[in-house]
Amino acid sequence: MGSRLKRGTSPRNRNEALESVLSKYLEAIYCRPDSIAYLSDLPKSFDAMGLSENLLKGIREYGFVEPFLIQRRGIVPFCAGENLILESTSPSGKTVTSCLGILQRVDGALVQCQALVLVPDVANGKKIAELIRRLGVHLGIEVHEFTRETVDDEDREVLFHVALATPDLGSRLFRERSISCDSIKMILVSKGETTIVQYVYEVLDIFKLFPSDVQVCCSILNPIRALTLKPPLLLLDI
Ligand SMILES: Nc1ncnc2c1ncn2[C@@H]1O[C@H](COP(=O)(O)OP(=O)(O)OP(=O)(O)O)[C@@H](O)[C@H]1O
Repeated sequence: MGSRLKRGTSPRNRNEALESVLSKYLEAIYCRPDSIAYLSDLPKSFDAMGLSENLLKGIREYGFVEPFLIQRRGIVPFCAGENLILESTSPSGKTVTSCLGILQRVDGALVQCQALVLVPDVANGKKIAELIRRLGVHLGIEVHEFTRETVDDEDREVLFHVALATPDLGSRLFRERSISCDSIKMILVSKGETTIVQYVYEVLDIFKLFPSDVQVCCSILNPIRALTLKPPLLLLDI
């Protein structure tokens, strides 16, 4: 793992430091560039993606008829455990891509936190939590948003498969063992907005708590793409 960034350095130096950390970190994650499918090979419908019947039912009830292009490109590799960076103009279906991937990969019978969704703010977390709940309505998958600075009894009692938190709060919850990392097999990084460098910094702190084979899906592409010297992850650029 690369060296840590120093807080308080100037933005230019911070960007350079971030570039060095990210390129080292991302190189440590496997890459399957050969799995990028050409447009003609892409599934044309949600039904052709190998998703479970109960998930397909949730997709239909939500009102989605056909997948957007980024979903045609991204959902199958996500379900195969690939690391993904989703890049596109907004809004184009990135969040739905990763939420469907999470819902397909989470094992509903194992009531432990299996997916972590990092969000830039509480409002974004609520939106994504609601999306996962609605799409996964027939899967019995529990979603919990951590929004408080300290975990209270309500948080301790609840059992969930998917956790959402801002990275700074998430980091503290893991270090305090309020959430266990043990069963988490995927991390979704929802895109940040204005505080992007700080957000990426905080996301990297979380990554360091996990083994390098945890699946990562990011939709915060601009900084990562610019900073990644070699694209080591499957890059979905629509
Ligand atoms: N296949 C689909 N069919 C119809 N509507 C869809 C489909 N996929 C996503 N949408 C809708 O399009 C909008 C954008 O989707 P989503 O939030 O996944 O995009 P995004 O690229 O993550 O957007 P942003 O970058 O603004 O967060 C949402 O209202 C979502 O419900």
